[in-house]
Amino acid sequence: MGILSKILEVKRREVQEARRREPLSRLQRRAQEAPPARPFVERLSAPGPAGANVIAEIKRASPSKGTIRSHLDPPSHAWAYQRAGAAALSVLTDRSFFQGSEQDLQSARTAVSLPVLRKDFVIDEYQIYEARAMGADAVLLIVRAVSPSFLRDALSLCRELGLGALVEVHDERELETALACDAPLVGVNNRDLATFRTDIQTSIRLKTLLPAHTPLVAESGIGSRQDVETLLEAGIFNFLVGTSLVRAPDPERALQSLLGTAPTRQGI
Ligand SMILES: O=P(O)(O)OC[C@@H](O)[C@@H](O)c1c[nH]c2ccccc12
Repeated sequence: MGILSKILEVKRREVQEARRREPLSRLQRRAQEAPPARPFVERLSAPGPAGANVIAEIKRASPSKGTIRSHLDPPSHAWAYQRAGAAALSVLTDRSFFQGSEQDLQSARTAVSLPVLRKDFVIDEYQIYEARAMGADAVLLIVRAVSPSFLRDALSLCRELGLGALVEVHDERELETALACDAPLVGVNNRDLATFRTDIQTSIRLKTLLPAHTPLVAESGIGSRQDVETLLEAGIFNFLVGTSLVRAPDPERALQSLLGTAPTRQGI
């Protein structure tokens, strides 16, 4: 069994348990009372001042890398990312495979004014209300994890709740589905979930098939200014970066170098 199907099986159980703990009607009430969502998709529709928008991720561990950084403090990372000029944050909330949590998202969001993407495996509308209730401004929807009809319904629920959505694809067929469902923002995951290999050419290849008005986010495997420049040359200006920023001894500086805004040492 592939890693994604394993994750989805666990996720289905977790959602059932969550529903038992808090019925949908109560969760919906909490979602309504949440602070208003910060604009996410809008923020990524044109390049920011540095010419590139980075969605900077907070991720403790992953199935492909194991522990990425022990003793990660989400508010300090969020703050460093904001200081360096991040366009948005992405926070893993999956506990079983990524060691994330709802608290990670909340504490990171409270520390900054950036919009925050809830990074999880959404397979049920319950999780979309959950996202809004915990204060998320957008959710990730992975085409491979759901049916086209669920994707369509999930996108309309997001619109209703004022939540942004990042629709993730990995190949041409999934991209076709995302576009047929009117995805407002398409993420191309450069990581092949079967082999865990990343190749930024995946984003470049799929970019040519995207209508000009739909912004693309290149996801995964972006570790250097050179990667960013290669993608910029292909007309891609949104980047979702996790591992290389989380692992950096100085995340602020690491993000500045990706953005090409790191202060240069002078007079030496
Ligand atoms: O750590 P990286 O290689 O910079 O990748 C970040 C992000 O793209 C990755 O965390 C990711 C992309 N899609 C996902 C779906 C679920 C969990 C995680 C992900």
